[in-house]
Amino acid sequence: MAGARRTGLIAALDTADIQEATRWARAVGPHAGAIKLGLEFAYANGLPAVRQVADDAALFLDLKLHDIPNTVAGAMRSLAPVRAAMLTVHASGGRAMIEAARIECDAMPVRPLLLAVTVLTSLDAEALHETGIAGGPRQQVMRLARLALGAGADGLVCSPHEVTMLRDALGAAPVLVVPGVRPAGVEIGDQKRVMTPRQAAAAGADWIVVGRPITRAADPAAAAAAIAAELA
Ligand SMILES: O=C(O)c1cc(=O)[nH]c(=O)n1[C@@H]1O[C@H](COP(=O)(O)O)[C@@H](O)[C@H]1O
Repeated sequence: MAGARRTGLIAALDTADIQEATRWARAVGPHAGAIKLGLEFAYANGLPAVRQVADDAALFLDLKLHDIPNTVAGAMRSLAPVRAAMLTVHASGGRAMIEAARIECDAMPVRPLLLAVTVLTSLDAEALHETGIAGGPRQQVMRLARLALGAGADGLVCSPHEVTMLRDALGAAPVLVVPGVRPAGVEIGDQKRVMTPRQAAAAGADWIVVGRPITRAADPAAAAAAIAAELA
């Protein structure tokens, strides 16, 4: 199953600087299936700027909504004009919150994929334990994955370490979007559950999300091209 799947690259453009984001978007555009803008960019520049930087690229707007259902529903309605291809909520916001988000996605003129973030890739078992979750990332990812998909999410954000487990349990249908990806030899930084692009693709990811290994490279276009080549 994983062998037949084509894994795409999403370039995460984490900056508050609109010129920098525009430059990166143009540089990586030919090599990435989508660009991701998130909290840093959207808070600094607002939603019209998000739309402007994305231009005609597929846009993953990653705002990781996590609030009561009514508030999340309202936030989703505010996101409709951005025409994102993918939007995120935290799966730990619970069933009613995810259901509310799904209803709003269905009402958008351009229907985005609703992705539920399971356990952040920056958390290891110890950090997760400190939040009161004893079972470790794999168990928690599985629990949240079933909850989120049952509540109407189209896909999941998880680390590469859980992809095989999720594919085995849930099959080919859920869209698996996978950050925590580092080409061999590249600085890992704050990520904890990490694999290389090739390993994440072999496990069955639909998309890998890569930020700093591209944006902090001397030549972001070349870095994105090299990652895309590793996926091919
Ligand atoms: O939702 C996400 O995209 C996300 C979830 C997660 O668990 N871990 C994670 O790193 N991300 C995002 O993926 C990107 C990873 O960036 P780099 O660590 O620089 O490659 C960042 O924009 C994060 O916000």
